Amino acid sequence: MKFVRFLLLCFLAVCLLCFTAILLLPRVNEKNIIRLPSKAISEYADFFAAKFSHAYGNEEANIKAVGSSRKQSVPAGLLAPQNGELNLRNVSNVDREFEELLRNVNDQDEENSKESLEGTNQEASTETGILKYDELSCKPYNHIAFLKTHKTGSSTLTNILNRYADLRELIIALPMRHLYRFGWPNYFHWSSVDLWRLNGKPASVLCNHARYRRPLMDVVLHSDTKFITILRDPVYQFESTFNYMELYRFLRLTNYSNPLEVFLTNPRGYLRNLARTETPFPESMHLVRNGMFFDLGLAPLAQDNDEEILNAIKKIEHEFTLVLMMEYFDESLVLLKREFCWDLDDVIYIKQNERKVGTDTSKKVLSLQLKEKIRAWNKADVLLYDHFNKTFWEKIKQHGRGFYKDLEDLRRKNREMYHDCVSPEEVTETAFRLTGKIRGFKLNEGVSRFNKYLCQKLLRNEIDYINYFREKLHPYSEYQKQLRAAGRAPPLEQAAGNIITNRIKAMRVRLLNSTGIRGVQSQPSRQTVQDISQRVQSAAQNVRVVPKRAQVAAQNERLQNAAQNVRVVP
Ligand SMILES: Nc1ncnc2c1ncn2[C@@H]1O[C@H](COP(=O)(O)OS(=O)(=O)O)[C@@H](OP(=O)(O)O)[C@H]1O
Repeated sequence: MKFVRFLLLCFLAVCLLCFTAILLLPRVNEKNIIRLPSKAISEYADFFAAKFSHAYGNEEANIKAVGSSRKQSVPAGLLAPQNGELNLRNVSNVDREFEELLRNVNDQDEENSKESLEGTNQEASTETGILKYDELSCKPYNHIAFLKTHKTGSSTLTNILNRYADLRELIIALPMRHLYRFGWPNYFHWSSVDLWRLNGKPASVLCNHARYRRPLMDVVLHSDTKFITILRDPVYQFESTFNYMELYRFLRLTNYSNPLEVFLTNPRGYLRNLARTETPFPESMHLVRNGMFFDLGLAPLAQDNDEEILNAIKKIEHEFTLVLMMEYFDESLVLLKREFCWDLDDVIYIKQNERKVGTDTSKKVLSLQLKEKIRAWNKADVLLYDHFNKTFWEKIKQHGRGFYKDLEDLRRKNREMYHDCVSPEEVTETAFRLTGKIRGFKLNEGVSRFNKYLCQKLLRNEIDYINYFREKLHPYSEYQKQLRAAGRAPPLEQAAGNIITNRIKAMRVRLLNSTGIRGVQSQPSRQTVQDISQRVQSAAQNVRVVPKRAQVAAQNERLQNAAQNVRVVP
């Protein structure tokens, strides 16, 4: 009896529990304490079952399932379940959900990257006319000449090119003897190049200051050399030149608090004064107007002639593969990397030649009015810069989104290298023996062993690099001997194989031919030039003598005849 009562109590307790559960569960569900996505769970179960069945041989079902997830075009009806088969309709639904989810994420990524693109550069937002760029299959291009303009970030770029030549054992053109420029401010001439270190072969890289004159540069370079240069907003390029090069000293404006402003009140007047008092004209004063165009070869007299300026711009566009922009230095380097199929590591850099703050020559704040005056005074450079600023963004547009991935990677690598290479200790330097103070760098004592070698090269300035190359490229240096022994450097020059001497001879012959002397191409020997100049002289004499003699003889004859006639007639 007791046992029956116990059973009854248990039954009542279970009923009470069930009743409470029935009452409470919907409330729990409502409060989202427990979610029971039964439909989703069953769909996932089907989906995994499909995968599972594939792993054990249901190939066809899986192909359909995968097909449904990859190709949206497969109609859902095709995946309807057959008797006894897995519920593939559900599988495809789930796949579609995944796909949908992925698409949303991708779309969102694209939206985000679009936004960031628009943020950085409005012009690069369309995808039309994208260049094909395949980093893995393209071949690095090793023949490059950099026309190094002044105060444009060009020393940083020169470090990149020096490093490229250095690490790949490329031959680089060096200025003659103890010099650091190729005869600048004169136009480039091959005689300003250290031909001995070129060992008769054209240089692969040229990257120190020079004034552009293409035909004479071609004498020392490979015929397929690509030329590049860099420009900077003329307002800041001029400010940097004027202060860093201390042009105000030559102009005797040191007593003024803002010499640049004073100079621009009457620039021609100040220059006339200078021309009267200073002989010879100080070298750096060649940059006092349109400095970038001066480096790019435009004659100062042409700087006021719009037609000549536009023609010169067209010529540069035609002859240069890339015109980089200092304000977009990183973008410029990514363009360089892609155009020449280089590695991203080739274009990492540490900013060189930056003026120190708090010195006489440091950056000055410019009023709007002064900026306008600088623009007006450097009109040719403004036209040059504006033109190439446009074409620059057009080039970037052709590279599509991959460009911005490279840009991000470059910036990240630059930060990493700076952190590892550079000592926090402040260093001040002077370049080109000028008094202007620039920021220098000291190798970080704690640099990683892995990066040390590269860091040393990254921090080497232009002058140190030239001195280093002078030793490295000395034909009889131990280094060159070893390179030659390993077949990694050309054998020592043989007279017949001296490409540069032959080019110079041919050029001279062409020059003399253009003066009208014929028949000299067949003998381009050492004697040629002397022979030709002698012939030119004697030809010139003959031109004067022969007609005279003929005239005298003819006159004599006439006189004699006349005399005879005179005698005969009486
Ligand atoms: N990467 C990068 N980005 C932006 N700016 C840079 C960069 N590298 C150099 N610079 C600035 O370029 C100026 C020095 O130019 P150069 O190296 O051409 O000078 S020089 O002609 O060789 O003396 C100098 O400008 P100023 O400081 O205004 O004089 C440098 O600060």
